[in-house]
Amino acid sequence: MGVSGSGKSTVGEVLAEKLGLPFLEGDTLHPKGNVEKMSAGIPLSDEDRWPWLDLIGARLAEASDGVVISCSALKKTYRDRLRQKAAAPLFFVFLDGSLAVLREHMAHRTGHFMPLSMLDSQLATLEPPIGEPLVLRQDIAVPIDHIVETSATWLLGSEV
Ligand SMILES: Nc1ncnc2c1ncn2[C@@H]1O[C@H](COP(=O)(O)OP(=O)(O)O)[C@@H](O)[C@H]1O
Ligand SMILES: O=C(O)[C@H](O)[C@@H](O)[C@H](O)[C@H](O)COP(=O)(O)O
Repeated sequence: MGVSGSGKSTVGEVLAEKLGLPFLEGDTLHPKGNVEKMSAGIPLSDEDRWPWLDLIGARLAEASDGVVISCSALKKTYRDRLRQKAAAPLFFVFLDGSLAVLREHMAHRTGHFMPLSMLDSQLATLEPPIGEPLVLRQDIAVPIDHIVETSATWLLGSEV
């Protein structure tokens, strides 16, 4: 989880491979209208996000053997909805970093629908999951491999 450009897709894919689990890119489940809105630089509303979160929840509900999903999950209510749906305890790797690092990530990314101008609203919407159960905060200023390595160690070592 994390705002746009925090590294969800990149970290998620490598982490899934390391854990031997399937990876699902959450953005692929956004309804067309949501993608059009974001492409036009208009932030999504709760109403826009619920159907999308429920599609992700449905995938979590059937993933009793485990799955890694990239999903912004910006608010606590969104995360709680996903927790309710999941077939197994749901772990969140929170990719957290400064506006400067996020800008740099997004500026280097090509062919993506999300404009840089959306970062402010993404950060304004974000409710950091600090204090919630099964959350690991990761500083995105460190290399991807290190984030993956420490996340995998945390996940494999966690007892629930
Ligand atoms: N820890 C990191 N260090 C350096 N570059 C990163 C890091 N995490 C992500 N990136 C790069 O930043 C860009 C955005 O990452 P991405 O995975 O698409 O983010 P998100 O899915 O959260 O929008 C990509 O070009 C990616 O390679
Ligand atoms: O909840 C949201 O506002 C969106 O899910 C957003 O956070 C997400 O970041 C976009 O789908 C863009 O995709 P990237 O995260 O890959 O930039």
